[in-house]
Amino acid sequence: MSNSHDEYSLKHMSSLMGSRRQRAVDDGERSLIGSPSRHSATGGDLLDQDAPTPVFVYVLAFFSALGGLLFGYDTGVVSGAMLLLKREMNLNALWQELLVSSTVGAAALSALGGGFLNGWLGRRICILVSSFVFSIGGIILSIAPDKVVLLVGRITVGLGIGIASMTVPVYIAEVSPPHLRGQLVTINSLFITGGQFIASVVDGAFSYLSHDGWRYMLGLSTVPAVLQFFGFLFLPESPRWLLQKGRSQEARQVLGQIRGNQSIDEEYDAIRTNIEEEEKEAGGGGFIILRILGHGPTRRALIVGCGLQMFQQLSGINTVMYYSATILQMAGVRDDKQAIWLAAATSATNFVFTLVGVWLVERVGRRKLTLGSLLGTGLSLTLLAVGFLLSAQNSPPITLHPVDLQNSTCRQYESCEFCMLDPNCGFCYRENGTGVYDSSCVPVTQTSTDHAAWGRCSNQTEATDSPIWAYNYCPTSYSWVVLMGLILYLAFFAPGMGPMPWTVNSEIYPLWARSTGNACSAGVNWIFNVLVSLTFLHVAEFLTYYGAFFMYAGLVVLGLLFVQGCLPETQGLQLEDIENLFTGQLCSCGGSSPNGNRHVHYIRVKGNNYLPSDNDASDVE
Ligand SMILES: O[C@H]1[C@H](O)[C@@H](O)[C@H](O)[C@@H](O)[C@H]1O
Repeated sequence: MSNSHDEYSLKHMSSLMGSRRQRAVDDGERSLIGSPSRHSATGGDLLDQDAPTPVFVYVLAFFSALGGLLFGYDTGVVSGAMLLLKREMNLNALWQELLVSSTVGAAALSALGGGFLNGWLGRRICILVSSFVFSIGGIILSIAPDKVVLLVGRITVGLGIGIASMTVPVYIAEVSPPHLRGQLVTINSLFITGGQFIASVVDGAFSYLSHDGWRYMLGLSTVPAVLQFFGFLFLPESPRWLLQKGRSQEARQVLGQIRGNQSIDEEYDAIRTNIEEEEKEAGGGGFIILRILGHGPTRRALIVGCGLQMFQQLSGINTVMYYSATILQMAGVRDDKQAIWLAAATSATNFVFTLVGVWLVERVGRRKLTLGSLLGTGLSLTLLAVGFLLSAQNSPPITLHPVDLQNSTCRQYESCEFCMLDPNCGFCYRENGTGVYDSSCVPVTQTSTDHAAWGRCSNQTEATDSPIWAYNYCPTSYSWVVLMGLILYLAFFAPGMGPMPWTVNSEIYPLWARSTGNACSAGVNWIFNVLVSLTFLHVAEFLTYYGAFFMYAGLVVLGLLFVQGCLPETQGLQLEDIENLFTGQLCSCGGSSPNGNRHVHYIRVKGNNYLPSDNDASDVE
């Protein structure tokens, strides 16, 4: 369909609608077809955009997004809790790794399984289940007597995160009016980064409580979980899911409740007709994932959705967040407590810039926001890499070679750079105004990375003349380049690549494929999250830090090409119309605009349903 043809049809239709609208207005009837906005002729104008949005939609979005808050809190809180836990429970590296990654691994599994639950039980029940699971997980964590019970608690919480991460965006998208959908779904991502920020503040506050502080850190998530559970006991199911299950009376009632005093007939008809059409098109029966893969538009939507989630994680967000404390140490922050509070500043930056995304998403659209974000993310990663490269090239030499009775690998290194890349060693040095002196590379203790196994750095004192122990980093005068890279990275990532993969995934699948599509893409997000965070230190060991960040920058360039070629704009479209954006070839999606895929459903005039083509607008497509 050519653009000029579209334009002709739309203009023509618009004038036809214009006279009809006039008649309707003359008749004192509120017409939903006639909004002269850019949404006219799509489902987007099935609701009057100028009418105030009922507060109820915001209440629904808030209670659902508590799932995002829990997702952010439980993934964020563990780093601070681990500092206390590893001392109190004497955890070795394997147990620390297990307690951190078991949650993300469990989230991957439950996100994949959540697709089935979502289709079967509905969005509301899934949100209730996830908040219940979160509450139980929080209670287990706060009373855990040993590390095994802690592991059970972390896995339980992960199961809740997985279900919430795939259900909440879908639920919000399904209850939102089209013109607010992007903003409301993005609020879920705001709650994720908000949860991460709250977690870092809680970590900071309870880090002073060295005995049992972790119980409060891990257990506090029970509060929002219980709030969400009780809230959702009183909140309705998604009208789209109800209609799909043939519960049309309930669907109509819920839609009416959500839309307040606006007329819902047109929206209701559009959803119903679409469900019928979809069922015919995609053919019933069989495994949904096979139907998705066998049907061109849904297969392409799935590729776009999973690709976005994969590139979100491949752009290294979680290593940047995780690595922020080390970056800050490089910048000269030596005190543990200060480092914890500065890490809170990092997550605050992520949160504040997600807010920018909420503001921008309905102004510039998903596509431009994602592209701009990727471009900035790539440039900031390059800056980070250059900062690490400069630090490596100017890495302080090792001047002292004490006799190493353990015969460790540490004695072979000539500069701090290689010493810090070896996980068994750390850099022990003194410094004065002009630089580093009296430096050595010595083994780290088995029990903690805070000290050397022996020698001058084995028992740290606060005395000003005592040597400094640097594990996993090197002192450098280029830390400001790295710090700038970090801040710019978050400022670019947070408004676009952070939230858009979740937002776009909640919109691009037709109803029959929505639960499964979101389950797969959320699963891909969690799987790549585990992969990237577990491999980071090994990648850094092989490629060095600058090599690792250059690699992420390269992956971002691939992401940029992918988004440029394949991500269509979904802004302002009725969910039911979005499938049409994927009818062309995969990598021509970028060329489709909402205007190029107008799809007219029903227009109700004075209570009658008819298709425009049945009447005077027969040349309208
Ligand atoms: O969208 C979120 C957000 O950007 C978080 O900061 C990040 O930790 C998650 O992995 C991601 O999925």
